[in-house]
Amino acid sequence: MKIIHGEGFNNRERIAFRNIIYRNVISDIKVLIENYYKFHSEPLQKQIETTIDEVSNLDFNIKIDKEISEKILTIWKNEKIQQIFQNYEKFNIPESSEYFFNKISEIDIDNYLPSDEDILLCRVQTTGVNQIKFESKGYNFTLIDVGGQRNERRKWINHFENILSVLFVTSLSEYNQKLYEDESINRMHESILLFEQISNNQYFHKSPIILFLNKVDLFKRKIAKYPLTIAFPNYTGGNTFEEASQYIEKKIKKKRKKSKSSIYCHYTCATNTKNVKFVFNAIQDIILQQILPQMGIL
Ligand SMILES: Nc1nc2c(ncn2[C@@H]2O[C@H](COP(=O)(O)OP(=O)(O)OP(=O)(O)O)[C@@H](O)[C@H]2O)c(=O)[nH]1
Ligand SMILES: [Mg+2]
Repeated sequence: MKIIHGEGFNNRERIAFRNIIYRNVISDIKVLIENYYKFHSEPLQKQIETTIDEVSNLDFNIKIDKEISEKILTIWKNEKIQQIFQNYEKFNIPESSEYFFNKISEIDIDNYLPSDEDILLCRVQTTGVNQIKFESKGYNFTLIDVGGQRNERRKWINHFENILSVLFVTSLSEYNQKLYEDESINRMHESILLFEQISNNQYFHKSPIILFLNKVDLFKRKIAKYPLTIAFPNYTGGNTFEEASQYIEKKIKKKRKKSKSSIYCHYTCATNTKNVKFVFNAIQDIILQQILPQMGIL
């Protein structure tokens, strides 16, 4: 929202993101190492054992300089670590880690300032509730962003009153992933259940819901490799983007009981600013031309 409706990020904010990116990279390389040793008792490679020890002991809050980046890169390029990364879904390793490892030689320079793309791809879990106010087409909007993880959801209820529309963002590409909070639960099953609860909640009886099926880019790549039956054993359609995404869309939408207000669905790639701009314009049009008049507000 800051990129498409605000004044963008200033240098102070970019520096704050730089520290988050350092932390992300250090955490991701440690998770890769830990997962390697969970499944293998033999050393990764004798010559790099010292490097592994050093990286494993790195503090999360340090700056990544040339010396550290070279160590991280040696481990990242290791064939066995690459094999662990190929199964990143299994180990809850964020997909964006690859992007940062591959550009680590830009991150380790003294005056590195994250680009908009870096900021969009870095990971900051939402805790609490963030309100984002912006003005568009002559109207003032307030967007309330809540955290999706289980322990965050009890905070949502305080913000259910006076909501014009619910924006429900879910990932298409999570069908072969397990919850971070509970590794026995498929993420997509959890999201569908959550959609059922939210969309039928008494507070949103009359609220239209805008459903974002996000991470289209990752889903397109993934569906060619992993069949949708991983999440839905009864699925008999093809493993193409069109068929599989339509199936997921229908499966989610039908959870909202009939006679409730509409569901508007958008396929998105949240890291693509152009796509987000386009979708947000479409949503504002829906809100202004359909939702407000239906509610008797315009
Ligand atoms: N490739 C790709 N990555 C995405 C997309 N949308 C989000 N991400 C990445 O997914 C990660 C998590 O994104 P967030 O926006 O923090 O997710 P969230 O749903 O707000 O998570 P919580 O705050 O915990 O509820 C980040 O690293 C993002 O860059 C997308 O469409 N494509
Ligand atoms: Mg968030």
